[in-house]
Amino acid sequence: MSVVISAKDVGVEFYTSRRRKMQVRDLLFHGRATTTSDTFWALKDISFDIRKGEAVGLVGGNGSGKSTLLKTIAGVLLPDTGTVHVDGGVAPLIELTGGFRGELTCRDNLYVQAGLHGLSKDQIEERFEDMVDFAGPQVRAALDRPYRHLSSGMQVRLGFAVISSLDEPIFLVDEVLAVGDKAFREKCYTRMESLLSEGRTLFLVSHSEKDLKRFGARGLYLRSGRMVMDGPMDDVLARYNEDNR
Ligand SMILES: Nc1ncnc2c1ncn2[C@@H]1O[C@H](COP(=O)(O)OP(=O)(O)OP(=O)(O)O)[C@@H](O)[C@H]1O
Repeated sequence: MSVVISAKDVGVEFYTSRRRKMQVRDLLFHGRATTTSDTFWALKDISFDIRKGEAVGLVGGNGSGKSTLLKTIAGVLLPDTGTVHVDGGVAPLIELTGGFRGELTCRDNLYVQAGLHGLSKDQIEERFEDMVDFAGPQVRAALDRPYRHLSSGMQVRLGFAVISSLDEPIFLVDEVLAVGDKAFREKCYTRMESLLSEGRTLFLVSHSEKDLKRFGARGLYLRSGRMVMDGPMDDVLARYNEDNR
C-alpha cells in the first residue's frame, strides 16, 4: 500500500514568555519587569510513514505533543525542522471548534467546511439531511443559531457529522470524541469503522485504551515530544502503562 503520510525529522519549537519577578534595577532602568523568551521543542526528531488504509493511534501523556503532531499533519502548523508530506486531502476533527467559526450559524459552518474540503454545493445539499440526522435533533433545532451557542457536545456532534461525510482519504480525530455522550460515541465508532473499511486512513488521538485498541492497529507513543515507540497497539499500550505505573 502507498504511503499517505510521511514525517521526517519533524520538530516544532514553541516560545514560552517568562516574566521575571520585578527587580529594583528593572524599575530604575526599564520602568517595568523585563521579559525573557525561552523556547522548547514540543516535537523533536519525529519520523514515521503511514500507509493508505492504516488505523494509527497516538498515545502519550498530557502535553506530550499529540495534538501538535496532528496539527502538523493537518497543515495548520508548519514544522520548524523536517518535513511532513501528506498525499491526499485531510479531514481533521482536531479541536473542538477547529475550523468552525463561532459567529457563523451551524448551517453556514456546515456549508463552509464541506465546501472548503471540496464538496460542491449540489453535493452538500445531497448530504445535508444525512449530516444533520447524524448530528441529532438538538443540533437540527439549533441549525440557524451561532455555532458558539452550542454546548461542547453539540459542537462535536456537528463537527463529526460534517467531517466524516467528506470524501477526504485521511481522517484525523483528536480527543474530541470524549465529550460526546455514549450513544453518539457509538455512532461515531460505527462511522469510523465504515470509513476504514472503505480504505480511508485514520489517525486517532485518545486517552481511552478501549478506543485505541478498537481503532488503532498500530500505535505511536510520544513522551515529551519524542517518539518512544512505534509498533503494534497492544505492545505500545503495554509499554506506556509500564512507564506510567
Ligand atoms: N501555541 C503554543 N504555544 C506554546 N506552547 C504550546 C502551544 N501549543 C501547545 N503548546 C505546548 O506544547 C506541548 C505539547 O502540547 P500538545 O497539545 O501537543 O500536547 P498533547 O499531547 O496533545 O496533550 P493533551 O493530552 O493534554 O491534550 C505542551 O507543553 C503545550 O503546553
